[in-house]
Amino acid sequence: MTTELLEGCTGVLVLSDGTVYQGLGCGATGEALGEVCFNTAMTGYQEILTDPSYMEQIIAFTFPHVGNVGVNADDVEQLGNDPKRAAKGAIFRDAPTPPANWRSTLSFNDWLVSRGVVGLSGIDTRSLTKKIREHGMPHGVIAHSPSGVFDLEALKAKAREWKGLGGLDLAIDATVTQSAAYTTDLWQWPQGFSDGTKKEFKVVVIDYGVKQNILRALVDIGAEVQIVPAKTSAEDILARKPDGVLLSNGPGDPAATGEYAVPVIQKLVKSGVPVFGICLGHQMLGIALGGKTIKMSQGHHGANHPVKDETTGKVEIVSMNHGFAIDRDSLPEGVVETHISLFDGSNCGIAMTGKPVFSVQHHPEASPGPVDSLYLFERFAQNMRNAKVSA
Ligand SMILES: NC(=O)CC[C@H](N)C(=O)O
Repeated sequence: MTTELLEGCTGVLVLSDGTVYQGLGCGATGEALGEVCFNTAMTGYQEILTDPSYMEQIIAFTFPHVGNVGVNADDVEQLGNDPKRAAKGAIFRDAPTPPANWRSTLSFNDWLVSRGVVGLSGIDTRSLTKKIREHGMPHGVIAHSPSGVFDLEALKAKAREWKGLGGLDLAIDATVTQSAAYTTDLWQWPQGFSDGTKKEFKVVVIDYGVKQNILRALVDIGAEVQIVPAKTSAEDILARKPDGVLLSNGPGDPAATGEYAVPVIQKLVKSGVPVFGICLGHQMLGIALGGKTIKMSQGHHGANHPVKDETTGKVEIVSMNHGFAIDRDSLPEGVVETHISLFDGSNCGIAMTGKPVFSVQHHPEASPGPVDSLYLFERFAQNMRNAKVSA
């Protein structure tokens, strides 16, 4: 062990290439190891940090002032609020600011401490972002030590030795262990959350690490929602007589998750039940239909990404969080590309011709971000209505 005292520094980010950023620790003390990505959203830090899709990742926020609206019980995206099933660490330009908002019940920094999330502030997040854009998402460790004593060599070794997200199935750790009903509708001014009242469809959600706003958006279109664990069989799902099945978002490598998810999805597609996939669910639907996924270099993480719906020609501004993508060239006949990213041309949506089966890479449920893509839940509702009529 070769520890050293770094003057005026209580937090560091150490990357696998040996780069060291010195700053000030915030949130919990200790270490966090993971893939470092940047997120360009200007609001919604609590939703971002509680999105299970960020498991094993450290998020660098490009927006410099984070913490202004504190935290509250409503803006938690994960089911169950287990800190281990969400982002591992967070990096900020400025130290988390004190809360000034009527919805706040706790300061952002105290919340990070209570969840054991290690934070780092006071580093040049622009240079880190540029580095990620040029070289891809590195493996890194944040260490927060109020004494200012760090073992940089040991931290470099940890970052270098970590195997990364490729080939890692994390949905299995993020999923619920038992089926459950979900009844909460979308948040509305001024009453906040309330239970849904319309009951037009039965929707089974296969949970790979679902965000609650997906469930709420389903309740809002009139769905009675049943959440089932990731390894639930197609027979069990179909025995519930669903009008539609939603494949959720989630963490990790879709190819690794696909091993158990793909045969289930293939049977569901064959049964004719309408299917809607979001993010990890989109990637796994792609694999189930014969396509392949690739690891992206910098990925997409933000709430301001332009995506074009090729079926209508309209552009929507969307919420994004992914580091893998469907390789469009691998899509077989009978599967069309419906959406593309206007940032880098990558695939953002697919559909089967002549079947009520489609999926998108972005997050139509927003939370955080714009609600331009909520229409996709209506598209799913319409598919379920049509299937009911022809049944
Ligand atoms: N939000 C998600 O579902 C992310 C999917 C997958 N883990 C990825 O990073 O691409």
